[in-house]
Amino acid sequence: MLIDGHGRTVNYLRVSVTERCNFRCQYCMPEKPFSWVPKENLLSFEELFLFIKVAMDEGVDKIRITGGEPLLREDLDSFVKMIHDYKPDIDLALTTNGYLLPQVAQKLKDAGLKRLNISLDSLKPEVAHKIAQKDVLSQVLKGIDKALEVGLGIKINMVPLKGINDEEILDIMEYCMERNIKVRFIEYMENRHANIELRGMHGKEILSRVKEKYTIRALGREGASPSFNYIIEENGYEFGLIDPHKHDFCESCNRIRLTAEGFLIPCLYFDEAMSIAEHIKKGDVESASHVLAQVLKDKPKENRWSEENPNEEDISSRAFYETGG
Ligand SMILES: Nc1nc2c(ncn2[C@@H]2O[C@H](COP(=O)(O)OP(=O)(O)OP(=O)(O)O)[C@@H](O)[C@H]2O)c(=O)[nH]1
Ligand SMILES: C[S@@+](CC[C@H](N)C(=O)[O-])C[C@H]1O[C@@H](n2cnc3c(N)ncnc32)[C@H](O)[C@@H]1O
Ligand code: SF4
Ligand code: SF4
Repeated sequence: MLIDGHGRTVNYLRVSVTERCNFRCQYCMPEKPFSWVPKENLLSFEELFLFIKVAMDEGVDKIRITGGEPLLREDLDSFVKMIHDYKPDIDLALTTNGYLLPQVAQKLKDAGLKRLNISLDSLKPEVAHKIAQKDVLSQVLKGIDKALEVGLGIKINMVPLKGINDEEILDIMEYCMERNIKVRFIEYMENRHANIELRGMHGKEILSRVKEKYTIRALGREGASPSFNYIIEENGYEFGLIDPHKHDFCESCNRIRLTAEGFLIPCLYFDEAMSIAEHIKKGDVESASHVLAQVLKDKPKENRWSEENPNEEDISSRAFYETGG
């Protein structure tokens, strides 16, 4: 079992398979980074899997593939299959912007993927375009339909932004309600890579928008998930709120992150990371395990996103597209 320096059990590994993306979401990667990680520095699926096996043997039973945009990595289904075949019962999920799903959803399902979390910030083509800086909506909606058709479990993630998509909270919720999909509203997490003009909505403001039309009741957190769940009294629909500006979900943090370059990242907020790339490239899993032990020992207690108006020092310098969120 993997236990961190604060006594928390770590059973969730988020694996970012690429930092590249076909969108330029203003809250994540508004411009192409000055330089991409050169392709030769990326770990192959076989190399990533060497480490993943160690983690699974130590008790990791939930793996999420993410990015950048994970569907940009060629033959992703072969990677899904490696993980699935090693432990078919594992909670194996992927987070995507959905754009390439029409082409790959069936292959991913056949390879053993169970669940997808898809980002959907607007149902208006021009607003979706403004956020992603590309005309994406119709393709993303086709992707959601395809994923439903092939029988993958789906959740939708929306980041409400003041003056941009904040009027669409109920529309997105009702789109999900009609399809029996859970939506999670995510507080915008301030970071230095985002467009500095963005202002996120506080969890309370998001809930007020829902309360304009529905009566809601708090259900609580689902295990170690960052999502706090609510139920709509009128029809029993459940949705979630991811509110990192409160730090209570850090108390039960159960996750670490592995990047495509082989960095182990102990916390989404902080820059600290340790590389296992050299060890993994030599097939030295024992040394990689030592690095993992060190990362767990040093895992921070909580993030520093502030509940008040963010000061300079409350803004994370870690890029979401590198860590995979
Ligand atoms: N602050 C913080 N945010 C997180 C963490 N993990 C995920 N998130 C954010 O929560 C949002 C949703 O993450 P997902 O990739 O859908 O994964 P998840 O919430 O773990 O998914 P489930 O397994 O379906 O609960 C993203 O915006 C993430 O950045 C975390 O450890 N800390
Ligand atoms: C970094 S993306 C990677 C996977 C995929 N490209 C996608 O967009 O779903 C993972 C999640 O992080 C969220 N995210 C990115 N930047 C964020 C920010 N600054 N604040 C809150 N959530 C953010 C996205 O909305 C997405 O749900
Ligand atoms: S949130 Fe996802 S889709 Fe948007 S730029 Fe970041 S990695 Fe790409
Ligand atoms: S912000 Fe850091 S400590 Fe908190 S839940 Fe996320 S990874 Fe864990």
